[in-house]
Amino acid sequence: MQSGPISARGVTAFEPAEPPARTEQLKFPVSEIFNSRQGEGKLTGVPSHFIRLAGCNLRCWFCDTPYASWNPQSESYSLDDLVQGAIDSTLQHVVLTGGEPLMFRGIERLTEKIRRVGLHLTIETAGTLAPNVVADLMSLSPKRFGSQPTIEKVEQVPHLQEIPLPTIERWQTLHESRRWKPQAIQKLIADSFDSQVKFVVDNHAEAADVEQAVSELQLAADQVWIMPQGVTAEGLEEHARWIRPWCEALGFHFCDRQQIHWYGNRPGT
Ligand SMILES: C[S@@+](CC[C@H](N)C(=O)[O-])C[C@H]1O[C@@H](n2cnc3c(N)ncnc32)[C@H](O)[C@@H]1O
Ligand SMILES: Nc1nc2[nH]cc(C(=O)O)c2c(=O)[nH]1
Ligand code: SF4
Ligand SMILES: [Mg+2]
Repeated sequence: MQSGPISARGVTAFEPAEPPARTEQLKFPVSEIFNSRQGEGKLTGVPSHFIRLAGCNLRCWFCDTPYASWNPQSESYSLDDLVQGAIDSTLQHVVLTGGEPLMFRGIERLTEKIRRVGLHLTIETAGTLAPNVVADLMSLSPKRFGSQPTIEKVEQVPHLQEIPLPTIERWQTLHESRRWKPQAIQKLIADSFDSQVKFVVDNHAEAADVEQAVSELQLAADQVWIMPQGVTAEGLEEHARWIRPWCEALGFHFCDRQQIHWYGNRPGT
């Protein structure tokens, strides 16, 4: 009876089996893959290959990609296919986003492999979870009270009208308990080569609250980017009138979400 695998030379080889985590083919739910220009933050304008994973542990009322959060729509891709797609794009920069990309099993291996093949990796995350990932640019967008999906807010969003009330209430509670994890944010920043922290601001109360968050995280002003809440060029411009001078006064970067100006808020851009 054979007690182990036979090598080509007929000698029994007792090589240890690869651990299951290595041989198993990891899969990820992908809502879209596209090439575009980075529209937000310090790499604005850089041609990038975007991978958007579907599914989020939060539900912000204003989410501009509900097809990756409130109503996740996805196709399954293997880790190898995602990496090969990024290589085939011929772009040097990969942006991994969602939904919440850091909530998926195997994300450590996907991110490691993207970097190991020599590509520059930006991770877009709300910073509520801190798996052992390394990014060239960790692009955090922590969620403060203003993003809460209250019934009053959700009622104002046309594409969320089908969501049943009990579902909204459940997500409001979950969102509140999950959204602010300063230790996770600090670990993600410490583990990455570079980082930026982008807050979404819709009104003056939220601006004051961001100042508190910046102080709690002990961020230098030039690590901070302020994005006006909005999914139309007109909406962003209206906010910019007061947000831009406020940023200038405090030394924060104003982040104009250029993709909205370039393309409108369209999937695949
Ligand atoms: C869709 S999220 C995906 C990554 C992660 N879930 C997060 O929130 O950072 C990508 C970026 O879009 C921003 N965003 C989403 N909806 C927005 C809106 N209505 N106005 C401004 N920024 C928005 C998020 O804050 C985040 O920086
Ligand atoms: N052009 C473009 N730039 C982006 N930067 C971050 C994005 C995101 O959705 O995470 C995004 C996006 O969806 N499109
Ligand atoms: S955390 Fe990001 S993906 Fe999730 S709902 Fe909020 S903006 Fe959308
Ligand atoms: Mg986007």
